[in-house]
Amino acid sequence: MNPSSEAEEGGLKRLLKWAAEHGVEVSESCSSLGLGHSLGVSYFPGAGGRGVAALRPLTKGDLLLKVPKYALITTHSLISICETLSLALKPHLFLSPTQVFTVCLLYEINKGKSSPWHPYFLHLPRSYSILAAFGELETQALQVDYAIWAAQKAISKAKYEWKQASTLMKELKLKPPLLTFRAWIWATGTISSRTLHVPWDEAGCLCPVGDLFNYAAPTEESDCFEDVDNCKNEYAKDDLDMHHSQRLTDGGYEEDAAAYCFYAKKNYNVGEQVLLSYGTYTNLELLEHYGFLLEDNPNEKVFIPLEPDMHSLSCWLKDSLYIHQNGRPSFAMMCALRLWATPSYQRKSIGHLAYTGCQISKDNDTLVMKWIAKKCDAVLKEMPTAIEEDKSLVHLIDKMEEYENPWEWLKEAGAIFAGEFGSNNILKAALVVERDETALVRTKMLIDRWKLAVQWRLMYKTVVARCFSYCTETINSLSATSIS
Ligand SMILES: C[S@@+](CC[C@H](N)C(=O)[O-])C[C@H]1O[C@@H](n2cnc3c(N)ncnc32)[C@H](O)[C@@H]1O
Repeated sequence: MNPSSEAEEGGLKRLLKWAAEHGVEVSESCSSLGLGHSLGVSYFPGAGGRGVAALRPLTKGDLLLKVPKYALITTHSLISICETLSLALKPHLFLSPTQVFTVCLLYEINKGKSSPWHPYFLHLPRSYSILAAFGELETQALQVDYAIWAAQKAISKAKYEWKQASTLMKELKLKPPLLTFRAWIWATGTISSRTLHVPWDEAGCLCPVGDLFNYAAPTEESDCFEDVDNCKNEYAKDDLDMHHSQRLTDGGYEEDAAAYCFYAKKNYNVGEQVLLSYGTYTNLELLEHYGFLLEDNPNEKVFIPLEPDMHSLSCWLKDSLYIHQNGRPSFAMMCALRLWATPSYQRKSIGHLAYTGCQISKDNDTLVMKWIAKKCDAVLKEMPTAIEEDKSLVHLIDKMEEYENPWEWLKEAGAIFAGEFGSNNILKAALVVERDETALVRTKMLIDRWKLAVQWRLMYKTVVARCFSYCTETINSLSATSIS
């Protein structure tokens, strides 16, 4: 949503007024869209869209916003205002806390203007691009098996949960549009991308105004885990995890204050976007839970297919054998492959070196690097499209904004990329839908999700290509030092 439109700006003002009446510490101020004198709602293209801006210089640790417990939306707060809901839930105890919260949210939406949360609901996004909202075309556009599998799993999980909750929703007499899978996905997206952790409910809470902060990834101040040579033992990983949890302190529910409190995690200049760390996520996880990606994600992990004995020979978990965003194999991946490349009769005597992250020998490292480089090359060659093709596709999708008539764009794009995706061509699918406004909005949403899928696979391939270069350079430097 771009708040430049008057209607949207008006809606936001009403939301802030409503929030103030509900005890959220906001006040009308110098800015027409102000949250007190410190923060304002602003639009940040390419960085989350609508978000929160600093209206004055902010210092790391400053309290930014306080949302009292009674303004938070939780399963409990929705049940406590409605006996019908509370009674209807009793025979459905098998539903998970998130399913129950989803039903309660849809039930509250069903009340329309009579819900005390109506002004808050009005400002929620109309759709989400989380993996569970993906169709077959976007799913296949991910191209990489484990990403396709993650999308398929998210979709089938959502379908299963929706079917399970359908009886309860019918008993609650929700209006037909709110009983649909589309409505369920919307509510799932709202909960997945906007809830914050609270200690008393696994499903979390919706936090009016507090959910306007966009995301910044927690970064590694210490590069320890990036550098396989400097990272000598497993404890380093535990240290790193501890480090992470200590840094995720920019927002939390505080019992003493009976409020959700948000703090500045760094210093901000006037006009800068104030960001929160929702957690440590790879791009696939961001896509799954929040429906967006970060071009520069320090927590990115890219997986390539490994031989079964690379996993079985070492005690590392599968998830720890990955490639970092900068193209370097993870500490665990190096350890596992060094062990794998050691002749079996030597594994017992010198295998401990592999576990400590040390090089076993130059020949061993050369073998490992050659194996990874060859695998990366094969992975890239097996992809249906090349990096350059994906880049031009993203560029073309971005150009859509420049067209007054999106159907013209669809025609042109269809001509350029027709055939590339065979009979599953997303553009063909989009072109055949009815040419009315609703179809146009749906097509745009489909294209947004498709773009995310193409961006994801492009980032995947970029990291694999970086890894190929890293391994090739390492092989060269290993052979140069052997000669000298
Ligand atoms: C808690 S909401 C943040 C406020 C949201 N922008 C809004 O307009 O309501 C989280 C959603 O914002 C978007 N978002 C947050 N951080 C982002 C980022 N760094 N880049 C792109 N989108 C982001 C994603 O759509 C995500 O699901």
